[in-house]
Amino acid sequence: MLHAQLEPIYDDIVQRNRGESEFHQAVREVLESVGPVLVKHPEYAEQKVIERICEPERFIVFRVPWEDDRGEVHINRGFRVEFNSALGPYKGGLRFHPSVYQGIVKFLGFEQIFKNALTGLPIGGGKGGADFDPKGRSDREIMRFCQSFMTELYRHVGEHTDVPAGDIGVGGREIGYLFGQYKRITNRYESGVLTGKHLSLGGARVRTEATGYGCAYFVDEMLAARGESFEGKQVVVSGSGNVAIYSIEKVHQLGGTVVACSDSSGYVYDENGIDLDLLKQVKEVERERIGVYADRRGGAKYVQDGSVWDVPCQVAMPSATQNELTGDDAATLIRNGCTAVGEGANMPATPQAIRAFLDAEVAFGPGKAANAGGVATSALEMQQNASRDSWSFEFTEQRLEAIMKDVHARCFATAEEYGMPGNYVAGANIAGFTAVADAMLRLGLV
Ligand SMILES: NC(=O)C1=CN([C@@H]2O[C@H](COP(=O)(O)OP(=O)(O)OC[C@H]3O[C@@H](n4cnc5c(N)ncnc54)[C@H](OP(=O)(O)O)[C@@H]3O)[C@@H](O)[C@H]2O)C=CC1
Ligand SMILES: O=C(O)CCC(=O)C(=O)O
Repeated sequence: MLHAQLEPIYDDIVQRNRGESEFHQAVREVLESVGPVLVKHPEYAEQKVIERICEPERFIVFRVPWEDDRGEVHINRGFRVEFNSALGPYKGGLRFHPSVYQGIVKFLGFEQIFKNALTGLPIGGGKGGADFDPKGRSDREIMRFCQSFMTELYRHVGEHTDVPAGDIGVGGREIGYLFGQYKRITNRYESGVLTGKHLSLGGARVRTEATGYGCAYFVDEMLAARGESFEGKQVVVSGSGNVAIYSIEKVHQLGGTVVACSDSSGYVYDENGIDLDLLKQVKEVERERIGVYADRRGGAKYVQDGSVWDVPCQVAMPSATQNELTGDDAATLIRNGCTAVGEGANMPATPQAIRAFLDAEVAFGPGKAANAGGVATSALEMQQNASRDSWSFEFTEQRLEAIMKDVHARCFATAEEYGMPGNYVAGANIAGFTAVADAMLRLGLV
């Protein structure tokens, strides 16, 4: 439910951003949480902080022409939303996926504002991408696309301005090509302009693993708050990309067993636990479909139709894409004994699913808290770039773990403070919102 004061503001946002359903959804979730904050802090309403925070500082849309291996010309659309820079330079990933349009870019950029604030690090919120489909494209095609994309984007980014990174369809390979083109156009070796770089290009150890590891740490904290742990638990992770793979790795290290994971073609069920070396070979090296995992692993089953959420588990970690876990899926998970959910992806659970989890007192870690480890480690990469330093894996992972414990503690304490103990959605939204709102007020009318 929206606080009465927020109804007209939300209606106006829907009118001004027509057809952008994912953005409406992300805004509504935050506004539903911040009603009690407005009662405590009337200055936010007086200074129209909500209206300002929901309007991007800047939204860039551009043409991306490129040529495939046969010489055919293609035109894609590129985006970058520079949503909020109250706490630091805009920071957030780039997504290359055919579904990308401004509603998706804006929902992701909006979420990023509060996620980045929760890390306690000096980063504002931004996001970008293109409606480019990298599937089936050769390495040279990917390179040409990235070069064309950066030929426009370079005007808008910089280590003190806006620092993109990866997201769906953008990993270390793409970041390398984007950085190469930036360096070539500007004639500057400005490592801090992008994060998620290869180590040899000024990248940080643990950035590849950070989102998945961080999500597992966050779930571990939620379990610990209830006197439990991963030990002996069956876990289902959706997706089999960067976030999913490293969530699986850390869950296994923490004593859980991941029995299923997926991609957009189906899911695999492996009752002995996912073989991570094989999964990495299939997904990271060969860039193959998930069915290939089951072809090579005795005892594993590939299911093309159906939902990965039908697999019984005590912990679920949706790590693929937005709105992939519906109200019906949540009901199935709860019925099967699931007691904890950590969102590795951004907004993977629908509002109906979130409601069902909260009503059933499932420990539910929303993406802006649970998957904050990726962007936090990006901020650590920026620190290393600024000081021309390179930290060890062990030290960087310790920092990541400490940050995730701190994000958990902040969400937990804020939910208690506002009379909603155990509600991490409210805790994350309120703690993230107040940090950004206070900074905006201190900056004057911006
Ligand atoms: N990378 C990062 O550091 C961070 C990522 N995130 C979020 O985590 C999620 C996953 O990102 P990441 O792992 O980096 O991306 P990847 O591109 O590495 O992997 C994405 C995975 O999700 C699957 N997927 C994507 N779209 C769909 C879809 N429409 N239906 C079913 N499956 C789908 C992909 O399957 P297929 O290959 O078949 O498309 C793939 O297995 C996203 O929501 C992203 O925003 C959040 C924080 C940080
Ligand atoms: O590391 C980053 O800057 C981006 C991470 C990201 O896109 C996200 O948190 O969703």
